[in-house]
Amino acid sequence: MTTKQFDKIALIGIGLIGSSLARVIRQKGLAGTVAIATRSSETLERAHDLGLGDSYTTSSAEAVRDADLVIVSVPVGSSEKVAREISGELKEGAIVTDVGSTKESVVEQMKPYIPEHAHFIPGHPIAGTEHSGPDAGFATLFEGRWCILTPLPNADEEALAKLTTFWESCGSMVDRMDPHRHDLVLAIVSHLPQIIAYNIVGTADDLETVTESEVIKYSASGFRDFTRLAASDPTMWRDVCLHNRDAILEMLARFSEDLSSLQRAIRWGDGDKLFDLFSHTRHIRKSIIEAGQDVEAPDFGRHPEYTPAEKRGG
Ligand SMILES: NC(=O)C1=CN([C@@H]2O[C@H](COP(=O)(O)OP(=O)(O)OC[C@H]3O[C@@H](n4cnc5c(N)ncnc54)[C@H](O)[C@@H]3O)[C@@H](O)[C@H]2O)C=CC1
Ligand SMILES: O=C(O)C(=O)Cc1ccc(O)cc1
Repeated sequence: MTTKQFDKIALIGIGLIGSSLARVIRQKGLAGTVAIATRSSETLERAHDLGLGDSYTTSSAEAVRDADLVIVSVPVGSSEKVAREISGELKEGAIVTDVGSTKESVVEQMKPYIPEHAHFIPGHPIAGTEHSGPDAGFATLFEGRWCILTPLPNADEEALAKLTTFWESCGSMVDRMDPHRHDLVLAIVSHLPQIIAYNIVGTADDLETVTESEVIKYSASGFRDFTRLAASDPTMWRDVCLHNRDAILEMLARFSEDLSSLQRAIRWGDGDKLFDLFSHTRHIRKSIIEAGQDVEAPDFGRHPEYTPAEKRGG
């Protein structure tokens, strides 16, 4: 059971994440009214047809007027533009947050435009799928998933507590982290796997002897998992790569070194080395599962609202 937490919530961007928020806010009655703003009128019309909010506009400034909570859910490269647009319209005490996959860059882009009288608390729900747009969202997306808040020094504790309660009501577990640390951690656990997926699917496609039909016909679950990730939104991931550049390059360098070492072990028939590494990594997964962490990333098979790409014909 949950109750109203904010009189008015403004959602800027109504794609996978924004529309999932709209659905859970409505389902749990977390807001008096929900104002929706997005850039394109087609997306706005679709959000209207889906009944995701109470008011609809292509003007972010208009949507945030009188809002107690503003959630920016746009590709990270558009953060500054949105912050500029809403800057002059934020009411006294408004909480402004975001859901972007990178945090240092979002802070740099948005902080200068959020007035002193509002509370800026960046955030990142570690929950998503390969789909995008307002049709892709679902109310249970955040259930049992972490949401990382990266408050700035001297953040208002009351605002932080309110935002924490909000995410908990959406079903998430909330953690706090420094933006720099967030970007390093996410570079290895999220951004690198995504880049590897883009790369391996591209490599398979480039091989002349492996035609597309053979790739599909013989793809085992490992390759299929990569194709799922590689089907993700190109704008979103272009922006992640450009806006977490240093951490991603650092992790890619380490990854390449380790890959070279693995390559050498295979070349020289070093079975012991291979066996040791594979045993170690198997142990890591076992211990994560024993610690009660769901490492199926993300296992939406258990969500009745989620339709896998294969079934959608996607
Ligand atoms: N897709 C995923 O699995 C996850 C994404 N994120 C982050 O959430 C954010 C949103 O991602 P999705 O919802 O997946 O993307 P999406 O592509 O489904 O939706 C993005 C929305 O932003 C709108 N938009 C773009 N530029 C805008 C602007 N300048 N002003 C107003 N609206 C604008 C688009 O019209 C669209 O409605 C991104 O920053 C992404 O890094 C975070 C966790 C998971
Ligand atoms: O679809 C997947 O496997 C994801 O990992 C979703 C995802 C994408 C980006 C994020 O910042 C957080 C979660």
